[in-house]
Amino acid sequence: MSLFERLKADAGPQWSDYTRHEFVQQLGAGTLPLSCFKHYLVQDYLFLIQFARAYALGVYKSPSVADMRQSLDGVKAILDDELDLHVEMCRSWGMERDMIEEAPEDTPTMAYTRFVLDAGMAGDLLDLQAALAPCVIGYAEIGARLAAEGCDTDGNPYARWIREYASEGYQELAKGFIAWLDGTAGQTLTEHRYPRVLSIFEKACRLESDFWQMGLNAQD
Ligand SMILES: Cc1ncc(C[n+]2csc(CCO)c2C)c(N)n1
Repeated sequence: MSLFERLKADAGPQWSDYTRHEFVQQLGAGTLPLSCFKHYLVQDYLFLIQFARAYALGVYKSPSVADMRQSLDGVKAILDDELDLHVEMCRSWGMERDMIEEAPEDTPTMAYTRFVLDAGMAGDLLDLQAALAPCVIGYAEIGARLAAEGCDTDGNPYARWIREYASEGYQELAKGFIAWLDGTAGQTLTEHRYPRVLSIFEKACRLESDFWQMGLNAQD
């Protein structure tokens, strides 16, 4: 069993609250109010800027060149690919990049991103990875499930988002992260340490749920 599978099983309720949140269900059904999705996506852009910093911290915390490369790939995936998805979708509603970047960070955005950065600053690479894991792997699970349920049809206004995370490229990235987590765990995880790693993972899942809820609360 991979460390990720073990964490997911032990954080069962937190994982399912996150990956099956009402926001996700409505997004899949195409019934999510656009105001909710817009607020989410602008906040997600601000979130990703901080996440790029967290991956950069991963470069710093890396014990090997191979780990440095993995972290660097995370920085690049955000700066070169994911942010563009956000800018493209925001532009279709008349919002340009500078308008997104000037938007104030909402409290759940600050809570989640600063939690991840702090977990990495205070701990080692494994602590940082445990904080990043729900985000990276959860979106792959959500995208794959919604696509398998046929939610990514052209009639769904959020099909573009679903296709992005269901894509082979993103699924591979998430698999790579699971393997990377196992690699670090093989070097530094002990049974004594496991509860602390689980606690970081669980908190990150709760913060992901709060992030969805922030989007739902933005209904006008
Ligand atoms: C709240 C929130 N959680 C997870 C992701 C997904 N995600 C975060 S970083 C990254 C790039 C690759 O590591 C991806 C896909 C998101 N966008 N927003």
